[in-house]
Amino acid sequence: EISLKYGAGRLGKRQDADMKRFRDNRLGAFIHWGLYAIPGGEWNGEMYGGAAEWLKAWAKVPADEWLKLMEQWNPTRFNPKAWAKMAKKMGVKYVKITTKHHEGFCLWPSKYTQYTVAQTPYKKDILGEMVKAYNDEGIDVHFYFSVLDWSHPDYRYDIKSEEDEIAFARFLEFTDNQLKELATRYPTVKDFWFDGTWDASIKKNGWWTAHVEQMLKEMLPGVTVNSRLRADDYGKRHFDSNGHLMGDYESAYERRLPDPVKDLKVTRWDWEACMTVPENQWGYHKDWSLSYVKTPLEVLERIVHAVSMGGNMVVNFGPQPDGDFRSEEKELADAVGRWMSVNGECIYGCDYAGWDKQAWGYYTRKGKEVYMVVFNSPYSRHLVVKTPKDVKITKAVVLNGKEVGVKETARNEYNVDMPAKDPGAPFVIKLQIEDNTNAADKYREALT
Ligand SMILES: Cc1ccc([C@@H]2N[C@@H](C)[C@@H](O)[C@H]2O)cc1
Repeated sequence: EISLKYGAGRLGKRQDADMKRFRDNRLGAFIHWGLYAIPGGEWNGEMYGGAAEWLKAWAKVPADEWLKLMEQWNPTRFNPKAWAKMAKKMGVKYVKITTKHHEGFCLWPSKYTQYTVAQTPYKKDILGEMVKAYNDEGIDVHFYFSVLDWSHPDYRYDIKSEEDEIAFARFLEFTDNQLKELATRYPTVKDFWFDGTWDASIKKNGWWTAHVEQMLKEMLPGVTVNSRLRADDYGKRHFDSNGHLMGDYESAYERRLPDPVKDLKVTRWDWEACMTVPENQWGYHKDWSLSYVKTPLEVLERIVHAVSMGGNMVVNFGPQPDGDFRSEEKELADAVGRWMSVNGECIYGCDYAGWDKQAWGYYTRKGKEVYMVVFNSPYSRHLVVKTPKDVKITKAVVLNGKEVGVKETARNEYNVDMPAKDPGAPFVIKLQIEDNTNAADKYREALT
């Protein structure tokens, strides 16, 4: 291994209570809300199919013109309590809020820039209202923060001159100040999820990314930080030059998931995926007909897929400029919530089971309980299960339903019956197992 000053600060998964809480929460929601919600993907009468929160880039709008949208920021229908109730009903345990996206507009009254809610007709501290409402519902709040800031004259994509060096140093200090401001104003925040950290200017300042992680952890003991913040001494991101994960969990699975057979390496570290409901929209877009929109079942399968591989899943919502949600998102939250209210025990606090993936769906595990989450009903009417060596199945019960038959068909192979009446929707079978793995190879303690 090469020696690094700004590489991974720790090897292996964090096992403290705060990280366990992050991990056991498993299901989160993203809120992407900013000035970009106002144009909603349309500029000067032209509709852009790219991500709505990137409209400034697609339509090549100068920063000062884009930030004039602040004059229209007045979400009269914003009701933080209703937002928190919707999240609670969906069954999410945490919400990640865009405090500041690339556009540079801050949802909190930052004193380090003029581009904040305080300078809009709305005036009030929207971030503070959200943090209180979610926390009052027992929902953790995580902060999304974009280091890339299109509103700031000192941002640099690369460092090519002394002038760049001096300007970017000012920018990093500005960013430190905003992060300290967020940590001070909202001390119940549990996580910082950094974005906009891919430019050469950041990769050449790996020291700063390590400093930010350390600064936040000193200010908020237990807080978690995503791998996307981090660059090491040589500009390597997420995993350092020795291949060790930086930050507390990998955050590279954005709109994609690891393969349940080929990518089992991810089960060795903590990770969190995030997903959009249309193909690529994080911020509010007026026209969702421009891409495929995932059904609630397709969203649910991605949630289960992530947990089955030891990861978290964050489902995105892009609130409207008036502060209400579009009907598709309300219906999604409702559908996922109904399923979670019956089957949530196969998600919360669960992890990778270590059993071979089968065509009917996914396994998750919590201690001695293994869950079969069935998405595909087989013509054979049997769910094939292959258990690891020394593991036997002793019982199988449908969550919120009846026991189903289990027949051993070969060594470590079973047919688990489908429920007599096909539930007609994804369902969960809870297995009781006898796991003699440890007994077999447990050496007797030496007598001394
Ligand atoms: C190329 C690209 C850059 C940034 C993004 C941002 N990350 C997501 C979490 C959203 O915030 C999106 O704007 C997406 C794609």
